[in-house]
Amino acid sequence: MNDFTIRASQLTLRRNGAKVLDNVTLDIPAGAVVGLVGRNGAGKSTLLRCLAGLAAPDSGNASLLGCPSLQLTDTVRERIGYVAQTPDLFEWMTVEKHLFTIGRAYPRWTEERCLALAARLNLPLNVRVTALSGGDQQKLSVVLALAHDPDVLLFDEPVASLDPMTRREFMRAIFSGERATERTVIISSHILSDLERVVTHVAFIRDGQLQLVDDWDAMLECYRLIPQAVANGPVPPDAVVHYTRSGQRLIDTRRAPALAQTGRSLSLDELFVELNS
Ligand SMILES: Nc1ncnc2c1ncn2[C@@H]1O[C@H](COP(=O)(O)OP(=O)(O)OP(=O)(O)O)[C@@H](O)[C@H]1O
Repeated sequence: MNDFTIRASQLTLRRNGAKVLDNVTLDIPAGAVVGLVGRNGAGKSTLLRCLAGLAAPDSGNASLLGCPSLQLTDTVRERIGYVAQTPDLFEWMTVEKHLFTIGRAYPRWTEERCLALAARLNLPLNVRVTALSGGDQQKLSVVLALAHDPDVLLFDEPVASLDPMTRREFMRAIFSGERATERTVIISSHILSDLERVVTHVAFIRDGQLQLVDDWDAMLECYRLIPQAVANGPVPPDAVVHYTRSGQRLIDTRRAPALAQTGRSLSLDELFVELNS
């Protein structure tokens, strides 16, 4: 037994001979909301698919709620919500039929919660799925993932096609429901301004490797971008998180308190740019 709700341990996965995931280890405690960020092709979807048990790594293992991802029991599946980057929907059904058909398979699902979520996201109910816009299809998969009040949410770019108002409602919806405060969430998104409002932690992935994982408040408070030469003396090597191509350094001032006021702090958007330069 362990206290981590979502775990990846030394995951490596190859496609066409190239490492898409390279020795990824990530432990997410109950109640954490983790933003998974990285450039296109960095490996975010692949990592989420391994966690959901939809892709088998070449080595290493993943687990959700203590259960190996490749052998999820029905009891554990019922506690998970997953939104894939490309939703796999029953196109011939109406939205309402789709919601009810899937939802009723989950013991915790309620019609009331499901309809409230659909209304909140402005999702039309009496339309065939095939006639939905891309954004409305995405809303449908979000409602499908949330309506059974899951304990674990795995979201792969769930808001890419949503307008700003619906994105806001979506972010609120993640944190509504009886178990919302205990819910453990991992969400990949390129809309970093949305993420930084809701995450407790951020995991940066680059070329299949986890580059940096930390508490988001600590990143905001303690990470600073400093120039090559600083007046306050030498920079302890273990405080340097990243050397940028322009010769600057991203440092963690928890390991260099004397530099706490040196340079400048960064938004999530800026951190992303610096860590990928
Ligand atoms: N089935 C596959 N066959 C070959 N290569 C694959 C396959 N699936 C993923 N890849 C490669 O693995 C890498 C990671 O893909 P992945 O979809 O996980 O990235 P991502 O970070 O989610 O990207 P994006 O932000 O564009 O969605 C990419 O280089 C992609 O081309």
